[in-house]
Amino acid sequence: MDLFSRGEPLNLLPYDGEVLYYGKIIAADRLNYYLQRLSEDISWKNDEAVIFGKHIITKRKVAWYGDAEYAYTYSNVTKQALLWTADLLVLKQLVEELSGTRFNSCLLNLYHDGDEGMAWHSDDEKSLGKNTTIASLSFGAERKFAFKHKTAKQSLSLVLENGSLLVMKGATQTHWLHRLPKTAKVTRPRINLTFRTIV
Ligand SMILES: O=C(O)CCC(=O)C(=O)O
Ligand SMILES: [Fe+2]
Repeated sequence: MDLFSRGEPLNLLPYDGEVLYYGKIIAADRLNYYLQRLSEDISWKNDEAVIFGKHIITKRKVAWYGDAEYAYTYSNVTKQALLWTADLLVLKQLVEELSGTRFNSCLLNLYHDGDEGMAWHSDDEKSLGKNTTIASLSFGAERKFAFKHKTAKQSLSLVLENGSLLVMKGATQTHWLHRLPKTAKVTRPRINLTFRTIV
């Protein structure tokens, strides 16, 4: 079976959206370069949230880059984007070519080990618009990534490999939640870049 016959991987979701896993798109001899550069050059900050009126600071680190110094609000905290670094621009262009989508911003996550993850959510903020496309590029430790339908009893998961690209599009954020489960098995860091379009 030729999964790539149309130049695009098959949709992993059975309905209500599209999730395309492109596998490893970064050359093996560039993986350590990017992990190192992103670890050192990105302006990592502990994420902040206000949940039920409580101010929470996560162990996971985040950063937010874009075409302009956008203000971006999620989890009730407003963040300000920084301007693209040279490495981020190269990665953005590669991801744009493969996904056929233009992105103007990127949210980066640094998980130090499997003790850090991301809870069930959908990226359905108003600033992203409806049927938004999100391209997720992963470096470092392999981690499981899971989807759960909001109303139907359907779920699925996959492993996001070092240097791999996952694209979520169509109605995915309207109908599905996703998460990065914590795991005691992973002791190495992972960096994830989610390219987005602020409308
Ligand atoms: O780390 C990941 O793979 C996913 C991150 C994510 O879902 C998000 O930033 O919205
Ligand atoms: Fe997300």
